[in-house]
Amino acid sequence: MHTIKASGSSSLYFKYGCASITTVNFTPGLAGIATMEQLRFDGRVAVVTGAGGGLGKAYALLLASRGAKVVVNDLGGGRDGSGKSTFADAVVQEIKSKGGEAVADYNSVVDGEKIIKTAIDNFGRIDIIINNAGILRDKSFTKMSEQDWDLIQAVHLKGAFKTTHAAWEIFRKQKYGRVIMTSSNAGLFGNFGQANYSAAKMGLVGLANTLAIEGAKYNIKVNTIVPTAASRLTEDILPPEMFQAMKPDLIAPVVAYMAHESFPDNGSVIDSTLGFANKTHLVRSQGAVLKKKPADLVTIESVKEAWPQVVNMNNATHKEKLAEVTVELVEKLQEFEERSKLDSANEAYWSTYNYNAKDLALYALGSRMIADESESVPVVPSRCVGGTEGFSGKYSSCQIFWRYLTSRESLRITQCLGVAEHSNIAYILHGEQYIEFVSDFPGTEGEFTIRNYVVDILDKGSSAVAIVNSEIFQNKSLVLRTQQHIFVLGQGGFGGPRNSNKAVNVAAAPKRAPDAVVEQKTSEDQAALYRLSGDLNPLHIDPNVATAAGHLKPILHGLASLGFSVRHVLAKYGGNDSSLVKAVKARFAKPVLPGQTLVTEMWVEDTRVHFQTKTKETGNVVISGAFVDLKKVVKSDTAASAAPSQQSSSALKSDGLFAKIDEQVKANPSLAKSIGAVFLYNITENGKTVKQWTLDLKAGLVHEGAPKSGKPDTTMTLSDEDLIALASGTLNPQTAFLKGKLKIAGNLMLAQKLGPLLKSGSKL
Ligand SMILES: CCCCCCC[C@@H](O)CC(=O)SCCNC(=O)CCNC(=O)[C@H](O)C(C)(C)COP(=O)(O)OP(=O)(O)OC[C@H]1O[C@@H](n2cnc3c(N)ncnc32)[C@H](O)[C@@H]1OP(=O)(O)O
Repeated sequence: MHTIKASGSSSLYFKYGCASITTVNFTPGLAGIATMEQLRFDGRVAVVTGAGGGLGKAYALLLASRGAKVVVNDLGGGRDGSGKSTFADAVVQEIKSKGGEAVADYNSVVDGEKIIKTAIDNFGRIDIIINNAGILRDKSFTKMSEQDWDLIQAVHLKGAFKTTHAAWEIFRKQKYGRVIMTSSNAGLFGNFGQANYSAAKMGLVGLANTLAIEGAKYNIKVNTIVPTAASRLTEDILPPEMFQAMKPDLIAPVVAYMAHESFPDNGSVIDSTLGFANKTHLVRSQGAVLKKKPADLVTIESVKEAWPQVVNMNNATHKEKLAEVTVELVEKLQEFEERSKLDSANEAYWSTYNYNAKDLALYALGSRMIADESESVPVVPSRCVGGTEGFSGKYSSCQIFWRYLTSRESLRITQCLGVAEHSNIAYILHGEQYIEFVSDFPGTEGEFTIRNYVVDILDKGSSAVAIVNSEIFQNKSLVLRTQQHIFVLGQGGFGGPRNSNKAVNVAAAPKRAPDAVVEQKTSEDQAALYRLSGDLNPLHIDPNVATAAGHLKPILHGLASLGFSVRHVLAKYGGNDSSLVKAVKARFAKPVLPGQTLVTEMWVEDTRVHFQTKTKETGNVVISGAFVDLKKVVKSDTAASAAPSQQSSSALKSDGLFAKIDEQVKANPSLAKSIGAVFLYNITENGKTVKQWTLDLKAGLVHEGAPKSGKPDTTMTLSDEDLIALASGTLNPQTAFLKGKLKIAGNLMLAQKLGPLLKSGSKL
């Protein structure tokens, strides 16, 4: 090793860093502020084949300038190998004129042993072989003769074999050797008119792969360069400007480094041109078992069915060794057998899903964990996108199932339910969702393996409900259980069971005013953003599909709305810490339109936070019977500042009142019956109806929304403050009516009769 000691100021050091190291003037021995190590080849002997010009010449000159003794091999002649020349002598002269050592060699590479002999005879050893010699015989395959084929194989493939083989035993004995094969992008990618050359060039990669393995324990490293340079081979092929720029000198340092004793790689394929280098390697898809059960036969049809997964390169991996390929295959087949045993009672479908930070960020964006598309850092809670505790991390695992559902399983479910065509997907609604976190997810990226199976298909009269369970594994341990209720409109009436004991049930919220309320507006593009997480159901994006299914416009994904609400719960009672979530359950009671404001009402009971979500614009309950089970409750008043804004509307106060009225109606059925009328309350805010309540005293029912059957006997329009005042007796209905505060359509007397009932139910 030769060391350059640089001295002087730091700016001098910087200058060295920029300058070509071979032209730097230095003062050996001076105390320096930095030490730069020059990569040297002193004592090494290198053979460079095809070194009379172009790349080979550049390699030879550079190695010699760094102390190597070089055998400059060149058969000479044109690029098709014809003719003779003295190019090698000229290169040797140039090396010698600069004080280096070199010898010319005019043997053909197919007599590689003679070239190695030149090295031994002249310099007594051999350390480096750069198999660079090559010729072209380009012809379209149809015109290619056997001679064209053989000649190219002989020079490139056999030549590299012969030359390397002749030195191999020496390398083994001295426990040192560096071999560079020269491949080509024509081999890696194919190129019209170069079938012979492409085959030889890819053959060299294979040769290098095996020699890298065989030589490893003798410190013999075999790597491959894929150069694209201006040379005799390319001079009338490349455009002149590019030919000028593609100087072999820009590639020579890459190859010289690959030939150096400090080069770390073995078996690498390095592409270089124009002062740029990169590595190429093969990757393999995750592949697929070509049958469903171990006992099944592999048929052409089963191959066809599995094909999309066979060629899906999304999670493709590189294997360093053949053994890794075998191990992976054996593991996959064993896993298939194990799953089959597990699934013998239950027809389950397995899938894998890889997620990374980008997926989490997309989920966060789709469920407005990030306040604005332009923000790269999520506002609430900030660690969601990055950390192991991230709720988005946990939650996006549901997307695994979703993504899966939109392909193979959805087909199966739709078939199960008798939905003939996939285009009917608009009639398939997300009915309910249960998520149970069994353990924390590690990190922001990973792979999940998911077992999905249909547990029941219910007949709800006009509609059907499929209940689908999923178990999600990471590194073979269960991290998550989910259950989906998939509501299929118009597919009931097939005589199936109405209920299932395998369903995780929703839970009614306590009948009191909510303990906390948080509201947040969704954006007009909420569904468009959310679908980027993988649920590409056109119902959420295509107005034609949405209106055909009876919606005003594309509706929001159920899981997007749920994402908002669970985050509201976490903001209020989970300290914004998603790792506190044990389980989530929700029913999607009504569709949400993107742009609507979600209002989440919460009730805390021990470590369970019940919640329901309404849309502010309509007052409709869109998520009902929902709850989040927490490991512990962390009350946070400040969380709302980071989370969506606190509910400002007074309209929600009426909920508590009607819950009380409901209690009263049930406690006083005879009083309710004696009034015997149906009252509709339009609760207004700034003159706009934000909510409706029905007091159906005929049926003894109090519920949100318009009367379920028939017309109301009396409709009252009032703000909820007025309603509360009315109920608490501080506002007389008749006076209110006369003062124009209370608008009543229908029977005023009947409305007045409500007084006692409202009063008795007014203790909020
Ligand atoms: C194959 C691939 C799968 C793909 C999955 C979907 C992919 C996603 O992209 C889809 C979505 O995200 S859709 C968006 C989110 N979901 C929604 O908007 C649905 C909103 N809900 C509704 O419209 C009604 O509740 C509605 C229409 C669902 C039901 O209303 P009604 O028909 O009026 O029902 P009702 O008369 O009240 O009750 C009938 C019986 O059904 C049960 N039920 C009601 N709502 C349910 C729901 N949401 N989930 C499950 N069951 C539900 C009732 O309990 C009743 O049964 P029973 O009489 O036995 O008690």
